[in-house]
Amino acid sequence: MPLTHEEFAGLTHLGSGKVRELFAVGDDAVLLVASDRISAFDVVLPTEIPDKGAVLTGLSLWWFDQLSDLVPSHVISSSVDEYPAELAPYKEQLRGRSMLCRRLDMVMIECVARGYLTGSGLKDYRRTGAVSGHPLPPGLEDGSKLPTTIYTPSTKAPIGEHDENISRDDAAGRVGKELAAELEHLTLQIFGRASDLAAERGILLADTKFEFGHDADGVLRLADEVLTPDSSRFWPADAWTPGGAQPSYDKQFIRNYLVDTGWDRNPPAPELPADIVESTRARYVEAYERLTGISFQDYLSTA
Ligand SMILES: Nc1ncnc(-c2cnn(Cc3cccc(F)c3)c2)c1Cl
Repeated sequence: MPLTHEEFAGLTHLGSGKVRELFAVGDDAVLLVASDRISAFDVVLPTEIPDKGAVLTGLSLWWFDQLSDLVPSHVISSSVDEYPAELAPYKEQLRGRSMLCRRLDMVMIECVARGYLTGSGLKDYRRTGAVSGHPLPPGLEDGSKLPTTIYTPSTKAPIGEHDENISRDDAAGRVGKELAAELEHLTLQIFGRASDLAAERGILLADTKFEFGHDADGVLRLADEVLTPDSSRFWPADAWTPGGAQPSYDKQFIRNYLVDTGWDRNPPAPELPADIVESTRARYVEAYERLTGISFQDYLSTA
């Protein structure tokens, strides 16, 4: 498997996500780079979606700004012309798809908020009638709206593995009661605002995952990517039908195509035809423009 960050060979690589790269910049900053890679059914596909990395970076930046009255973010800059000189050779490869961020002492808890029942939460519910210790009413189905948003922290699993849901008490045991309570409060507050805003624009935010960290002054900051279709489940509101898997706002064309090919779900996944690539790119651009009210071309021209 070729390294997915060869194009940034001179930079200090800290880590890779399925579709993202993390580099160190000096001692006090990191660079998050979002690729155009896309995964489906937990497999990274061989075909890229042009502009996906820029759309997801633009979305994170917009949400950080929208949420800045609730919590400070880790972002220093996203304008490549302001980046440190060592990044200059990579300027065009970074434009629009990268964020220079404060290097934080990351809290080792994935802060997950769920407004709808699906995924691992649905599995928990079917097994126990509850999700991460939150009792729920009987009769809920895949895609049901939850009576109230629930906070379901999890541990950060190594890449390629699924995070493990933990109880709120377990989270408190790991990071301390006070910080655990602050993470829960912030997660629910941010999710509430984001899901209301998205719903007004026809997108249901079913669930999302936040990461936080402390900066050198001990300030807790919202980190990583936020409220993107990769860190969250985005569903088109007009297609919402509890009782089965909901269509993904951004990945449904790809899922349907891959199912139609009869692919056995083992890597490598089939290449995507041009029409699926273009319709998926269009969905990403549409999600960006609907949520932010900013034209994607305008975002690119100011990156
Ligand atoms: N501001 C920060 N300071 C220190 N560490 C991180 C940090 C650690 N892990 N991750 C998630 C991740 C892993 C791989 C590639 C990615 F692009 C992102 C982000 C951050 Cl965001």
